[in-house]
Amino acid sequence: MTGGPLVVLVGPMGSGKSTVGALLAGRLGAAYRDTDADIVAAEGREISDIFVEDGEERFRALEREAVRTAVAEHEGVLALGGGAVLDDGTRALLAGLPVAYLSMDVEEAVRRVGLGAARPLLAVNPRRQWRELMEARRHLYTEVARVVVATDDRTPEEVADAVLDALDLKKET
Ligand SMILES: Nc1ncnc2c1ncn2[C@@H]1O[C@H](COP(=O)(O)OP(=O)(O)O)[C@@H](O)[C@H]1O
Ligand SMILES: O=C(O)C1=C[C@@H](OP(=O)(O)O)[C@@H](O)[C@H](O)C1
Ligand SMILES: [Mg+2]
Repeated sequence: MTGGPLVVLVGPMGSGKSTVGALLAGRLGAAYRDTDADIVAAEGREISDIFVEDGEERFRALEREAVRTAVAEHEGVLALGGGAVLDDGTRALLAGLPVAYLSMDVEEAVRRVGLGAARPLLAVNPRRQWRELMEARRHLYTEVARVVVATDDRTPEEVADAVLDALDLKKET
């Protein structure tokens, strides 16, 4: 049993969980961990290949076990994948943890990820697809979060500072 993660980041793809997570770890002098990277390492294949070969349901089960392991043994900053909150079991694992929801509006999402071929979820009609995705997920991000930090018009450094302030965590000087 450990003290658990210092910060857990949730939020939609492109909200900056991985970028801000690494910065936060630097500020806190703590280790950074990303469950997507844990899954890729354990499976020896890319996330997109797991989706295509085994389907989303299987990916969410792998993700749940990755979150279970990470929250049990990681004492630093933990970033989750954008869809992790869709799974009931994963949400249950987050109860009581210092979870920060990185939010952004639709225009910011389209600017950051909407035009990238690497995000097929948003490839056809980015604005409409983003709104649909957020309608299904927004309440789940809010449900698991202790604090919500808006990332629109903020640099990753500013977002990291806002997370530290919101969770009342001390910065390394
Ligand atoms: N606050 C920000 N302002 C502008 N661009 C950002 C910000 N945070 C992240 N990005 C950019 O958005 C993209 C997705 O960031 P990433 O950290 O991978 O998000 P996530 O892990 O939430 O999907 C990257 O190109 C990153 O450089
Ligand atoms: O939103 C989603 O369903 C997903 C987000 C991705 O993580 P990021 O949010 O870090 O891009 C990754 O876990 C997978 O492609 C599914
Ligand atoms: Mg990420």
